[in-house]
Amino acid sequence: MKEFETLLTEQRGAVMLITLNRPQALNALNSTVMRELSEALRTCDADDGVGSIVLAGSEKAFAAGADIKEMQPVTFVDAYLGDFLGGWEAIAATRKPIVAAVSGYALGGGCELAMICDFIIASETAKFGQPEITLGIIPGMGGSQRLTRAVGKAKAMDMVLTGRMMDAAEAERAGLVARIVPPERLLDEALEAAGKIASYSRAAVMMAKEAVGRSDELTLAEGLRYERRLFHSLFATEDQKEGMAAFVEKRKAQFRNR
Ligand SMILES: CC(C)=CC(=O)SCCNC(=O)CCNC(=O)[C@H](O)C(C)(C)COP(=O)(O)OP(=O)(O)OC[C@H]1O[C@@H](n2cnc3c(N)ncnc32)[C@H](O)[C@@H]1OP(=O)(O)O
Repeated sequence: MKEFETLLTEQRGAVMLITLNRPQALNALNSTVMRELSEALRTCDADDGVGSIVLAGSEKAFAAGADIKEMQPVTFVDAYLGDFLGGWEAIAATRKPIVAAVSGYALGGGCELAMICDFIIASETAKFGQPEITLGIIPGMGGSQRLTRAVGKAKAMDMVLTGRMMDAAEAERAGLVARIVPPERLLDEALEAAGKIASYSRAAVMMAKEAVGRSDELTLAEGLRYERRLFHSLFATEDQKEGMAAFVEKRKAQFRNR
């Protein structure tokens, strides 16, 4: 992976660890972060040696939101013609699973970026919020939609309209966060989860991500049909034969991503 200005990347086995690295601005998400993260994730998708991704920030901030200093001079015409923040949807199109490791602030675009990931492992110190209303705007990277799907309308309205933060415990109870761990365990826990994902059949993992992801968009009947078609197709893989043979033979499966 090439060197980036705003990201650190490090491959750990089949897991790519991507760390947001703008400590002076609490990892505020500017256009360079968006461009570089998009490139890094595209590279991961194209690399057979990468099975999953961990996205982390710093101890104090996963990301404190879109970069307010960059946004301040933007006009409506700039925003509309340039599809301002539209690039984050390309990041959501990443096909390999992404685990967000969230410590400290995940606010505005930071919360939205964590929700673009497939699931969130949070440190006990994590704080989630959509404070855009305090700046005279609303969420623009998916917060009104993904947060509502994750925590329900009541809590999403509360957070989006008042700008209040949720701590890690509330976020876990509400369904925003998959697991909470002590701060010193955060990275190891996220890397272990991502390592386990990367050890499974690549096709099964990517189809699992795709199927769960579609549940936001499809009716139940459409989603069930979609899942069944993907499920059927996995019986064409060598990995399905290997996975089931290994179970019957009481040994560990050796998936070859075939
Ligand atoms: C996606 C869309 C559509 C919108 C958004 O995301 S809008 C942004 C939403 N986020 C926020 O409103 C949070 C803004 N930040 C804060 O409220 C505070 O920084 C804090 C509560 C997260 C932390 O406060 P603390 O006192 O501990 O730290 P600061 O001195 O305030 O920050 C340190 C340093 O980082 C700069 N910073 C922080 N957040 C941003 C940001 N979102 N954009 C640009 N810069 C940010 C902050 O200005 C300061 O730098 P300077 O000392 O150079 O001013």
